[in-house]
Amino acid sequence: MRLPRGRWTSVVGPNGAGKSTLLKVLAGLMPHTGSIQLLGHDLHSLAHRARARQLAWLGQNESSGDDLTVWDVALLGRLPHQAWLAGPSPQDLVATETALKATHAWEWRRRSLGQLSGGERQRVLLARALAVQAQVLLMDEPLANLDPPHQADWLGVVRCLLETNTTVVSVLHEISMALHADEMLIMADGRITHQGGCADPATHQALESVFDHRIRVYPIEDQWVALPRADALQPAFNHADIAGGLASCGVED
Ligand SMILES: Nc1ncnc2c1ncn2[C@@H]1O[C@H](COP(=O)(O)OP(=O)(O)OP(=O)(O)O)[C@@H](O)[C@H]1O
Repeated sequence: MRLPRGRWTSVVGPNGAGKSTLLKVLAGLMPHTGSIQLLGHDLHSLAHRARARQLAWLGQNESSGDDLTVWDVALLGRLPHQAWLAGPSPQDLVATETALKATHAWEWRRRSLGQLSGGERQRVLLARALAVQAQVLLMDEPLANLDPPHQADWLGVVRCLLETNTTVVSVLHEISMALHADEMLIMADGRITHQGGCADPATHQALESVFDHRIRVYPIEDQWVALPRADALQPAFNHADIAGGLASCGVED
C-alpha cells in the first residue's frame, strides 16, 4: 500500500475490519511483519525523536492525564522538538496556541482535561496532534463525539494541513465525511479491498459492496454523500419476540 504524500487518505470499512490495527502499525505502535517506509526512510530505522517530529498521532479513546490543564496537554505535542529537560521555546508556545485556536479549545486552556466533555476533550487531543506540526498526521476516528459544526471545522483544519503539504490519514465511520478525502482505502476482514480516488465510481461501488449494499453514494451539491438504502432496512427484531421476552421477565401490558 502507498499513501500519497501531501494528500488525504480516508480509511473505511465495517467494524473489526482492521482499520485501527493498520493505523497503529503505520505509527509503529504495534509489532508487524513486512516493512513500512515513512517519507522514504524505513520507519524503524528512524530515531524516535525524528519519527515523533515527522509523524503525529491521534488515537481512539485515548487516555491522557485528566489532571493536566488543556494547555499542558496540547504542549505535550511539542515534546519531540524540545531538548532534554529544556523548557518550551517561543516557537513551541506559538505552535501550541495556534493549535488550540484552530480547534476552538483556546478558551479552556486553564481547565483540566478531566473537566471537559467527550467532544471538547477530542478537540484538545486534536490540538495536541496539530501542535507537533508533523509532515504526516494519522487520526483514528477524529470525529468521535464532535457535533456537526465542529466536524465541519475539522474538515477545514484538514484542508489547511493539505495546503501545507501535510499527509493526512484518517479512519472514519462518517462515510460522507470520508468521501471528502482525496483517496479512500477500503478494508474488510483484515485486508485492503480497494484503494482509489474518492470521486471514482469504482470506489463508490467498492464502498457500497463492503457495507453489503446497505448504503448508496449520491452526488449532492458538489459533494458525495453516503446514505442508508431505505429498501435495504432490515427489521432488527419482531414484536412477537419482544412481547414473549417481556412476559417471561414478568412485565405485562
Ligand atoms: N488487542 C487485541 N487483541 C486481540 N485482537 C484484537 C485486539 N484489538 C483488536 N483486535 C481484533 O482485531 C480485529 C481488527 O480490529 P481493529 O480495531 O483494527 O478494527 P477496526 O476496523 O478499527 O474496527 P472498528 O470500526 O470497530 O473500530 C478485530 O477482529 C478485533 O477484534
